[in-house]
Formats: sequence, structure tokens, C-alpha cells
Amino acid sequence: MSVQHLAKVADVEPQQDLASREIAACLSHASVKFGRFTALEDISLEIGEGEFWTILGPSGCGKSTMLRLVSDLVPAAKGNVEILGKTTEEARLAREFAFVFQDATLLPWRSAIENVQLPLEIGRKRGVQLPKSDKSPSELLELVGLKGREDALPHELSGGMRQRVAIARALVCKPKLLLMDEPFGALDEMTRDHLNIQLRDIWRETGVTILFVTHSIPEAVFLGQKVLMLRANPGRVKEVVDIDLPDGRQIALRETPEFNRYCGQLRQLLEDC
Ligand SMILES: Nc1ncnc2c1ncn2[C@@H]1O[C@H](COP(=O)(O)OP(=O)(O)OP(=O)(O)O)[C@@H](O)[C@H]1O
Repeated sequence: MSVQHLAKVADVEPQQDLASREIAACLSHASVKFGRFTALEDISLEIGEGEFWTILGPSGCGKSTMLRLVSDLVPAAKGNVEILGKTTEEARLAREFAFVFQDATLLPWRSAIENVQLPLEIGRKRGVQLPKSDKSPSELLELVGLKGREDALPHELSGGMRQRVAIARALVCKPKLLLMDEPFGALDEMTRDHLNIQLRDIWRETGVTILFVTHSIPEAVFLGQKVLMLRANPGRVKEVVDIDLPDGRQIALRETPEFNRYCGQLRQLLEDC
């Protein structure tokens, strides 16, 4: 690891002992190109295991591309990406990560619990030994607040409930890393607030590392321990902001001066992008 790289890491997490911090995702000078267009350039980051990172930046700056890079959906044109010490391909095959998108993408003819069970069934059919959550599919539905709705079909559920099923499904193979691309972007504000609180609880209970893309500054501050601000053309790291707010976050936190200070800081950074 270069001195420059270590310096960047120290900026990101000044209080932590680097030697004792387990790394979930390590990006070293990584770039992504689509033809001649550079979508991401020289990204160096270390994301510690169990951390919750939110990603903000102007439209088109490469937030989704960053998740696609980490999840082996696009290759690094330069540099290197490691997930839990593995290449992205090895991590994908070992089901080290799972994705949740803006659209829940549930199979409409399967009930909530059957949708959650789906990744395990696919693994069994392919003869692949997949990691399995310590919780059963029905316990995962309970974890996301859907106890009693196991047999409901997707069209019988609200948008927020469908997203909860998608989160339970993402957790069924016990991923170490959860990649979330604007998962609550299409939901009304109250549902979104409620899911924000629930997602923090799920994160605390499972210990999963989360990378969460959003366009909402308050959502990024409420959820994240760290906010990664990307800037555009090409997408680069603008800044990583540590969010030093207490745990057990409730909606009232959004009315506090500390919370609004972080929002103001990030709004300024976004304007400067
Ligand atoms: N498959 C692709 N081929 C060509 N260009 C692409 C491809 N995917 C993304 N891009 C370009 O890469 C840049 C980053 O796209 P990306 O979707 O990652 O941005 P984003 O920050 O997530 O955007 P938004 O906030 O609008 O969702 C954009 O200019 C986009 O047009």
C-alpha cells in the first residue's frame, strides 16, 4: 500500500487503528471506462467491515457505476478492487455481496416468503453450496417488519413492503456487503423515513457492511457513518465526511442543529462539485 493511499485512508477514518480495522472493500486507484468515456477515475477507498457508507454526488457522477464496479458488473480499467481480500469475481461467486435496487424486482407469482427463498432455491438447483443466513426466510421477513405477510403476493403489498421483501431476499445468503442503489427513491417521505430507521436496525442486528447510494442529503446523513461525496466528469472522490451522530437514530434527530450542520456541509460540497 502506497504512502499516498495510507494518507487517504487516514483521512477517511482518523480515529481508528488501521491495523485492527477489517476491510470489506478496498479500491486502489480504480478507474472505470465506457469506451473512451471515463466514468470513474483514480478511486482509492477502504470500507471497513460492518460500516455503513452512503454515497452522494451530482447526477451522472458515477454512484451506480461505483456499486457496479464493486459487484463485478463492470471491470476496472485501471487500478484494483478487492472485496474481503478476494477479487470481485471471486467475491461474486462466493455470494459475499447482495444488491437492492430502486425497483424491488420481485417475481409477481411468488408470495413474499417464496421470493425471499428464491436465491437459496436457485443455488440448490445449480448444485451450489450457498452461505445461508442464521435466520430463516420467515425470521428475515419478521426482521424487516413483515411478520404475518409471508403469503402475500407482491401486488397485495405496498411499495415500501415490496422493498422490505427485497431487503429480506438480499439477506438470505448472508452477504457480508449489501449494495443498495437508491432503494427508497421511489417511496413517499413517511415510508422512506420509517424504512431508514428500520434499515439502521437491520444493519446493527446483522453487522452487514452497507454501501447505499442516494440523492437525498438528509437520508445520507441519517443513515451513514460516513458519506462519500463524488464529483463528476470524471467521477472522483470529492470528500469522505464522518457523521458523528449518536446511534439509535430516530426521526427527531433530523430537527437537531448537529444534523442540519452535516446537511449544510454536504449541500455546500455538492454545490462545489
Ligand atoms: N453502460 C454504460 N455505457 C456508457 N456509459 C455509461 C454506462 N453506464 C453508465 N454510463 C455513464 O457513466 C456515467 C456515470 O453513470 P452512473 O449511472 O454511475 O451515474 P450516477 O451518479 O449513478 O447517476 P444518477 O445520479 O443520475 O443515477 C454517466 O455519464 C453515464 O452516462
